[in-house]
Amino acid sequence: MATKPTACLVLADGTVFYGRGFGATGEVVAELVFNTAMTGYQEIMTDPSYASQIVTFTFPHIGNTGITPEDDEAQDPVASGIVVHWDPTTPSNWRSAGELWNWMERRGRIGIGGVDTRRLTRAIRQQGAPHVVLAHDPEGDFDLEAMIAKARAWKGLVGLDLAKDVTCAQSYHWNEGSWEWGEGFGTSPEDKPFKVVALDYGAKRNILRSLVTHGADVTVLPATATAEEVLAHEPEGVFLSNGPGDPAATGSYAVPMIQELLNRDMPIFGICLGHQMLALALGAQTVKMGHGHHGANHPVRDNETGKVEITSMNHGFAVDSQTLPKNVIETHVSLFDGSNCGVRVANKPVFSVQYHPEAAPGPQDSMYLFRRFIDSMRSRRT
Ligand SMILES: NC(=O)CC[C@H](N)C(=O)O
Repeated sequence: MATKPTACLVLADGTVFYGRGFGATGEVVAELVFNTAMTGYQEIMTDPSYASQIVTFTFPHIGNTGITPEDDEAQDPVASGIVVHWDPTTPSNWRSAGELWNWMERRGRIGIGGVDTRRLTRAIRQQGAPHVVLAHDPEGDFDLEAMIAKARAWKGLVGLDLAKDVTCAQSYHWNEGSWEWGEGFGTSPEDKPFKVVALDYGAKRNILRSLVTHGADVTVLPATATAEEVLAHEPEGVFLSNGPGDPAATGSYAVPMIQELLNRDMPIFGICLGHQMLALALGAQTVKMGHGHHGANHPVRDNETGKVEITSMNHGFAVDSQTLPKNVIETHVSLFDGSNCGVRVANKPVFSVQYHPEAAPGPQDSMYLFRRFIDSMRSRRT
């Protein structure tokens, strides 16, 4: 690199990647994961499940479609930083309302460009998601020894409850549906939409929108809501959201709450962290994966139909299918590594998936799961 590097990424094993900084200045410690999606960087960065993680994109052109408020999955970017191959260029897109680097600077998120992201991704595949420090300093002053020590001292995501950090402070009502070309955001198609309580462990907006578009009226409650608080809303179904951190840590308050709901025979649908916590509540265990699954092209088999769905994924923990109790059926598996991707409870309207049927970004093959949840509530009305 001819000019002095203004950003630097240090792995706990001592590997150093130099590059050009953009966005906010400063330093951050986090887990580093690679994401293979070719589009949707804004949705990825604002997915609350990425708290305490830095994302390196395998797709080389990040930032060239700009930023639009319509694509925020949460109020602010949640990923701690990003690593890209090419520096973001001036956006060219009719929907763009701003540049990625300004948006990141205003929101305190660090980026590094000019990195050999193929080499970095190979390192992550070999060693698992590493602990790293990412620094951006326009003067290019980096204390590498201190950065390596900081990356080594960081305890990582295992045992970390982050849902409490990203959940809403107060309950709220959500009635915005999915975005349609030429129409904008929609509404529920039902005259009498199904009353759903959504537990917010770090919920992506497109999940709430997908629930509304399929016929729900959604009340969002904070992560620590009790079963009594949930039931006080008289829901016809309960949704358990995605979210960051270790499900076993977050489950300390969510699992007893879910167990109480299971005793009520209530329709329940969970996505990602919600799936993991439902599995914990049913008596299964979760494990930390190596580099996890982060992308928009992950094949998953529906064991009950034999059909393959191409899915959007973002998880670093997984349900250990060997620990599923007898009454819990493994409904979906990853065709990349055979890991568990879905469960349902025999003879109950209770199911969950490890992947993201709401896409944002990604394919929409799995939208049928929202219909299934709505139908499980519909059949109880009649
Ligand atoms: N997207 C999510 O909900 C992620 C769940 C959990 N934090 C994991 O990494 O496995």
